[in-house]
Amino acid sequence: MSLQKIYELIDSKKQSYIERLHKAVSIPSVSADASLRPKVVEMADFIVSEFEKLGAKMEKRDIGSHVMNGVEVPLPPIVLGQYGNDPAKKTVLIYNHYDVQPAKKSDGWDSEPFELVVDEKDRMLGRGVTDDKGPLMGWIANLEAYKEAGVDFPVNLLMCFEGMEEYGSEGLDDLIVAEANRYFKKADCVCISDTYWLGTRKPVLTYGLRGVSYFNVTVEGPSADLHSGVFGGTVHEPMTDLIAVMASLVKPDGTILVPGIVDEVAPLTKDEDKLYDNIDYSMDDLKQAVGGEINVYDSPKDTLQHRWRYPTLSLHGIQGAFSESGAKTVIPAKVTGKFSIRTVPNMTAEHINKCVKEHVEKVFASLNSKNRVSVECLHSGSWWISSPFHWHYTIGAKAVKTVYGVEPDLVREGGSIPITLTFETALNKNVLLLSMGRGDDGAHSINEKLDVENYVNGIKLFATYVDELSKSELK
Ligand SMILES: NCC(=O)N[C@@H](Cc1c[nH]cn1)C(=O)O
Ligand SMILES: [Zn+2]
Ligand SMILES: [Zn+2]
Repeated sequence: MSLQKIYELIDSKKQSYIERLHKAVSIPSVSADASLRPKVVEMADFIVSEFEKLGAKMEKRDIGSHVMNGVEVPLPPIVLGQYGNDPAKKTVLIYNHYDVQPAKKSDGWDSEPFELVVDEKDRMLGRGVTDDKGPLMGWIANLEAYKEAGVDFPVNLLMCFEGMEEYGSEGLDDLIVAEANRYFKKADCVCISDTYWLGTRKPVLTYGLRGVSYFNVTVEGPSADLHSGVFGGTVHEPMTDLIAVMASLVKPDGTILVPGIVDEVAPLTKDEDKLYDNIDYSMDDLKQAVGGEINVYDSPKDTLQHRWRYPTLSLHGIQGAFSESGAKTVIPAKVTGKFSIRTVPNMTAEHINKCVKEHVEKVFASLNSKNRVSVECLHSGSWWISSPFHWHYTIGAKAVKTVYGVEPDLVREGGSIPITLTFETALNKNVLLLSMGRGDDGAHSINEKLDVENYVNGIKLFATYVDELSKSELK
């Protein structure tokens, strides 16, 4: 009965939840841009103030500074919070991130990325709406809904929100390990809402993530950019060398060419292969999500296995290269190629680093170039896999069934939330990944969106999840 009352309240407050998300989106908390670091801190303050209005005890933990493009920059704080401390209640630790990926209207957005708009299809558009400000605002709305409905919040809540997830979660590992037996001691389980449905129709519970190792390869030679008419063909050009190195990493069909990378990949067993037979996913879902028929594999099974359980290598960009419109005839003096490898069981960061370094140096040596090359791993986060048969997943599935009327699909995700494994190992507690958005939300892309329907149902899902958790025997 009380859940029904909360659902009705959530429906009636929809507009105010959109307005709160609007405020959050308008703060460009881009962790990868040092000049926007004050905005990331402003976003932390916004979260603290919203939770404090509801009576939560919040604090900001300073975790020092880091060096970005040669400059020392303060890291944004980790926001910790506590809502309720009743020994008779279960305690869940929730994690979200309040930083976002970079976005510019000129990237191809139809609207200003840092101004939320609701379109004619009732979709909210703006950077971070689905990754991860919508889910974070969803937790605020959940607390508020219980309070306004006059229903006692059924569990104690511990909170951990970071502002560096999109840049490798710098500084968070150490804090989690240090606080595992202090601030986080009472947590019975961990819930992370930073994943998406596989498609657009069916909710999911996610029990696996890939890891990520991100690399910079820099080639430099001349002391300054050169005129290609004067020096072209008479000097070794950094860009030509870099393109040769980048082209040696991966084939157009996605095959990784770095020797040794796949050596540690766990073999696919027959039982694991069977798990892919009944997943509700079609080639049309892929086509819709990417906006074109550009599939490498012809079956959903191969597509999902290469998204979830095989490593992939993606090329992201070249810093220092000419990239404006027009026709500048320049030979860039120093260029940095960026690529990342998504990792899977049982790959290790040490082995990947070694393979990449050896390969890049060997390829570069074969070019007989007089330029210089260097390879750097910017960050690496581990893959994570859990059991979808744990009691925590059972209550998650019950909550999904109550809100959506269907059993969730049990899925893995190709993306990474590096801190998931740290929570699991440091706290020795189960982690559930509870998704709010859909597979076509376009996280990290242009026109990132979150359907209003998913936002509202996501808030109901969080409300139902804490209710289920309060009734659980934790086994
Ligand atoms: N929603 C999770 C997510 O987007 N994670 C990022 C993490 C990351 C790692 N390096 C940069 N970002 C991802 O790309 O998977
Ligand atoms: Zn992201
Ligand atoms: Zn995210």
